[in-house]
Amino acid sequence: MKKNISIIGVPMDLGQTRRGVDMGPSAIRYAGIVERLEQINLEIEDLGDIEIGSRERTAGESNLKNLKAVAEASETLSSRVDEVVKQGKFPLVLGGDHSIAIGTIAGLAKNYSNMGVIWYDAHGDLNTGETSPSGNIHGMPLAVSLGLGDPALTGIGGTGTKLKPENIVIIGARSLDEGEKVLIKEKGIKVFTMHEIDRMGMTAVMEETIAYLKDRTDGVHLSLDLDGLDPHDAPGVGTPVMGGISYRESHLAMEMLEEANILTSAEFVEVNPILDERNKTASVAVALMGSLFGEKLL
Ligand SMILES: NC(=[NH2+])NCCC[C@H](N)C(=O)O
Ligand SMILES: [Mn+2]
Ligand SMILES: [Mn+2]
Repeated sequence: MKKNISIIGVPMDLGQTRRGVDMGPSAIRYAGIVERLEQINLEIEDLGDIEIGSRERTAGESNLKNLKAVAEASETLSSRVDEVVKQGKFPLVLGGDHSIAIGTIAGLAKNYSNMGVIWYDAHGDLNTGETSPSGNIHGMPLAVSLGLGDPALTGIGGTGTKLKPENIVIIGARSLDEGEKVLIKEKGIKVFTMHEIDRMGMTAVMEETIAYLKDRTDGVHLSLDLDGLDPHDAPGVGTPVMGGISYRESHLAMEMLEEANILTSAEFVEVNPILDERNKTASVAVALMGSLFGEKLL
């Protein structure tokens, strides 16, 4: 893992309809992310937040909410991430709702032709305009990265698919829409649902994930949606689903990723301080990032 980290804040809330997730980057900074990572002997710079357009008051031509503003911000983020990677630094993107992964992955794809992605999430985020029950773009980023969905989104960072389905591992899934299930089967996407996590334990899940991605990819991105965790541990999220991954299992997962030294970028998304309890979810995010970057108790 590269030890030069650049933080990019993305105060985006347009990929869904609940307010407050645009304050996620502030909440994570307030919970002490920079200070925490400075303790672990890392070079860390905070590039601040990228600019996000305003909520679209009239519905556009498609059923995708705030499509234009999301597309514009994604393009900006894609360039910013690309610059950071080209400087030899590790991009750490703070959301914001999960629609920001469209821009993050598009920027990474300019540098990795065979990128792996670990999608740590209660959801698949594999909807398109046709299958989405909500029209919320935060339920679509993984499909977009596979080249599926509205061209205004799939064309971000240039045309062409950004990700191969066989290079994706979803961990923590427990809420999938019908169209997402079809896509997972059709594309052969590797998924560890909560069933497998319960059955195998997080240790085996991470061992398999790491072994699977290690040889086949030229870089691995972690896209961690805080709703992958159980709402008891991470209450400040817009689309909580019961029966999630625990705080402890998540720590273990982060430590195993750090040991394996396979990550080349990461993003932490869906922290919504308005829905949170005393900034608990932002603090959980910071603690997990500590483990991910090598924090040790002794
Ligand atoms: N990033 C998220 N929290 N996504 C939740 C998506 C929920 C649902 N599958 C939808 O498409 O609307
Ligand atoms: Mn989710
Ligand atoms: Mn998500």
